[in-house]
Amino acid sequence: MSVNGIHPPPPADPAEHADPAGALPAPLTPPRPPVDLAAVEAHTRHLLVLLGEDPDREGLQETPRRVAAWWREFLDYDPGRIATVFGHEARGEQYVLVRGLTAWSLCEHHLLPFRVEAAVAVIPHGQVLGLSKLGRILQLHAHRLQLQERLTSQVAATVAEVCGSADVGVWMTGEHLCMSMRGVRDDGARTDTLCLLGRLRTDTALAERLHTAVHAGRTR
Ligand SMILES: Nc1nc2c(ncn2[C@@H]2O[C@H](COP(=O)(O)OP(=O)(O)OP(=O)(O)O)[C@@H](O)[C@H]2O)c(=O)[nH]1
Ligand SMILES: [Zn+2]
Repeated sequence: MSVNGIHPPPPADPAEHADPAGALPAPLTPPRPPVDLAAVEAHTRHLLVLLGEDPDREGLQETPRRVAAWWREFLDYDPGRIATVFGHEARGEQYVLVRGLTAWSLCEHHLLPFRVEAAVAVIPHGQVLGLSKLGRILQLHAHRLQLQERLTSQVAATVAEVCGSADVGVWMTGEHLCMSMRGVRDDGARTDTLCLLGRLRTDTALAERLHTAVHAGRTR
């Protein structure tokens, strides 16, 4: 079974849990059918009525169609090719760190957006991944109803899988509109999440070096 063309990580192996450096299997969200444009359009029209609006007034006539198109654009997103790798002789003595990746996702509790800035580090073992693919992997997992924690671990697991390296770290800082425009209305709150796999979990000096490098370029 594949999700958007990529294969999910293998099923959890109990032996992995005994090894603190083992790659954690990511809890992938189950595959879902494509967005049904006609049904979403009809329900959006009904929602407008429930919200006390007249869906036939000039400004709203096209809104159900646009909303359905937006859900399709978001949920049926195609990240393109995510797994171009190049042979490279490095075997553990080098790291690759890409900072400043950004993506929009949707909080699964309120269906409100959250924006993340992410950094991904990999210690290559015989091959390297095309740099842009790290951003594509982030987009792939962001285009779902998400939790920031799950997004972080899914990106780490997919990067590990396509790089053929268990030594991966993902740092993420998120701004959740459900915390800023509603609810607690905490405009300044930022959420940091981190997933370290393999050597990045056990080599604390390396993890600290990377952490410093990640935050040296922080923009938000
Ligand atoms: N851990 C985690 N929590 C999230 C994320 N996105 C939203 N939440 C939280 O999900 C929680 C839902 O809490 P509930 O009490 O069920 O809902 P609510 O009454 O709307 O909560 P408030 O947001 O506090 O108004 C809130 O605390 C949100 O801040 C996320 O990515 N990770
Ligand atoms: Zn929310």
